[in-house]
Amino acid sequence: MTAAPQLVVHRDKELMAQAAAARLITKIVDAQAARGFASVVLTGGRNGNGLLAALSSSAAKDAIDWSRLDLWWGDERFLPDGDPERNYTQAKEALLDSVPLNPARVHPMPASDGAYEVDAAAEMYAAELTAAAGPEDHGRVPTFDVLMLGVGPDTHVASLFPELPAVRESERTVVGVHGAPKPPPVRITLTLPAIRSAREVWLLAAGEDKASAAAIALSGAGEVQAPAAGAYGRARTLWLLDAAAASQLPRDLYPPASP
Ligand SMILES: O=C(O)[C@H](O)[C@@H](O)[C@H](O)[C@H](O)COP(=O)(O)O
Repeated sequence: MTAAPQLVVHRDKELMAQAAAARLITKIVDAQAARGFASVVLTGGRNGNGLLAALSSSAAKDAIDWSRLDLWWGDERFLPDGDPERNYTQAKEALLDSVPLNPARVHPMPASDGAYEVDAAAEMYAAELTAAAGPEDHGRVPTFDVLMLGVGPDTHVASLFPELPAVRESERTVVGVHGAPKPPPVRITLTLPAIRSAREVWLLAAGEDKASAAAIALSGAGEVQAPAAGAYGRARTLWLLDAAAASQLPRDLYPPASP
């Protein structure tokens, strides 16, 4: 049984991005102090990229030893390398190109102009995750310190869309997605078992268009109908919202908003 999700509600999406970035910096610095490195899974979309942009403009980012940070992705749009719509491209523009990462520790998901079609590319990424897992990890993926997920208006997370096969996957850690309702239709995604291996899962939801999704996912919906409801961490599940996205939450779930 997992602990109940924690909710933090910020005044607006700009403050949510800034506060989430500060929270991530602290989490990375603490992990590096405790274990010598940190492992983070990034998400695409406006909220995910907004957090990266906020982190990029934070003076505190220099507290991170970027050479000892492992970066993975929760999903990727299966497009050619360098395509502006790829989550990796957008993350590079928002932050990655401006910090001294160790390229060997940055793990983008395969692009469509590589050697593999999408299902084989997913298998390659699964193998990369397994190769990075150590004896102290839980099985076939590294123990991610933080795995971030933007929440879609239909409650999708990563590229796990309601009722599609990928959200039902219970064995594989990475799968190809065909016919995604959010373009592009072909994607690669971590599955719920892989997501649940993270110590902490942070769900990012800002904007009026996320209010219904947040309320559905936090009110007991099933994970096949509402994939965000199935995204939880081993130690912590944290929803980071703005007031607009929290506006339809049941009152007993709605914590006091930050100032
Ligand atoms: O490839 C993607 O599009 C993302 O990984 C996707 O899961 C995103 O995080 C959500 O759709 C929320 O996106 P917004 O924050 O833009 O609403």
